[in-house]
Amino acid sequence: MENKQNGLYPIFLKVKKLKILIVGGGNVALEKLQFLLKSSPESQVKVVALDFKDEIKLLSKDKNVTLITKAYDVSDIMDVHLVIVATNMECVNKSVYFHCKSHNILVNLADNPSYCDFYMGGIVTKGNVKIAISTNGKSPTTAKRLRQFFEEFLPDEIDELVENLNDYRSSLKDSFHQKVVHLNALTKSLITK
Ligand SMILES: C[C@@]1(CC(=O)O)C2=NC(=C\c3[nH]c(c(CCC(=O)O)c3CC(=O)O)Cc3[nH]c(c(CC(=O)O)c3CCC(=O)O)/C=C3\N/C(=C\2)[C@@H](CCC(=O)O)[C@]3(C)CC(=O)O)/[C@H]1CCC(=O)O
Ligand SMILES: NC(=O)c1ccc[n+]([C@@H]2O[C@H](COP(=O)([O-])OP(=O)(O)OC[C@H]3O[C@@H](n4cnc5c(N)ncnc54)[C@H](O)[C@@H]3O)[C@@H](O)[C@H]2O)c1
Repeated sequence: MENKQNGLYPIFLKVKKLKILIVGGGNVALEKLQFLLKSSPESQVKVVALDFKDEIKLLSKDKNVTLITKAYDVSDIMDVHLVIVATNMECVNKSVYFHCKSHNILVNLADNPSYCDFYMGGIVTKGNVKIAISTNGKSPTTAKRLRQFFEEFLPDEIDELVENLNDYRSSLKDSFHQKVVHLNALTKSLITK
C-alpha cells in the first residue's frame, strides 16, 4: 500500500548566508518573495525578470533584494544556492529546472509540484519559535489556514518560555544527562492535560 504520510523533511535555512534566485517578476514571484521576507527579512535574494511588479520594486528598496532586468540565462544560477521559478513561460521555467538539476542546485517551480525539490510552506513565527506547515503540495489553501490558526492561537509568551529555558539551560552545571533530566522534568506539565 502507498504510504500516504507526508515524507518531506523540513530544514530551517540560514537564508542570510545563502543566495536565493527568483526567476520572474510577476504575481507568483511577488507572493513567494513576500512570504520569504515575512519569515526571513534578511534573506539575500536576486530577482531576474523582463519586468517587475511595482510591489517587487518597493520590496527591493529596503531589503537585501537585487532586481536584474533581463531574460533568464544559465549564468544567473552560477552564484546561487536555491532557485524559485515563476515566469509565465513554461519552456523558460523548465529550462531553469534542468539547468539547476545539472548543477545540483535545489529548485522550485512555483506552480508545478512535480518540478519542485522543495516546497515553500506556511510559516508561523513567534520570536525564536518557528513552525513550518506543509500539506505535501496537496492544498496550499489549507497550509495558509493552518498558518493563520497558529498565528492567532499560539501565545506570544511562548517566546518568553523559550528565553527563560535558554537562560536556565545555560546556568545548569550538571552533566549532559542530568541537564536533560532537569529540563524534561521542568517542562513536563506543558504537554500533560
Ligand atoms: C504555503 C504557501 C507558501 C508560499 O507561497 O510561500 C504555498 N502556497 C500558498 C498559497 C496559495 N497558493 C495557491 C493558492 C490558491 C488556492 C489553491 O490552489 O490551493 C494559495 C492560497 C491562497 O492564495 O489563498 C496556488 C497554487 N500553489 C501551488 C499550485 C500548483 C499545484 O498545486 O499544482 C497552485 C495552483 C495554481 C493553479 O491553479 O494552477 C503550489 C504550491 N504552493 C505551495 C505553497 C507549495 C505547497 C505547500 C504545501 O505543501 O501545502 C507548492 C506545491 C509549491 C510552492 O509554491 O512552493 C502559500 C500560503 C502562505 C500563507 O498564507 O502562509
Ligand atoms: N497569478 C497567479 O496567482 C497564478 C495562479 C496559478 C498559476 N499561475 C501561473 O504561474 C505563472 C506565472 O504567473 P504570474 O501571474 O506571476 O505571471 P506574470 O505575467 O505576472 O509574470 C510573469 C513574469 O515572468 C517574467 N518572464 C517572462 N519570460 C521571462 C524570461 N525569459 N526571463 C525572465 N523572466 C521572464 C516576466 O518578466 C514577468 O515578470 C503563469 O504561468 C501562470 O499561468 C499564476
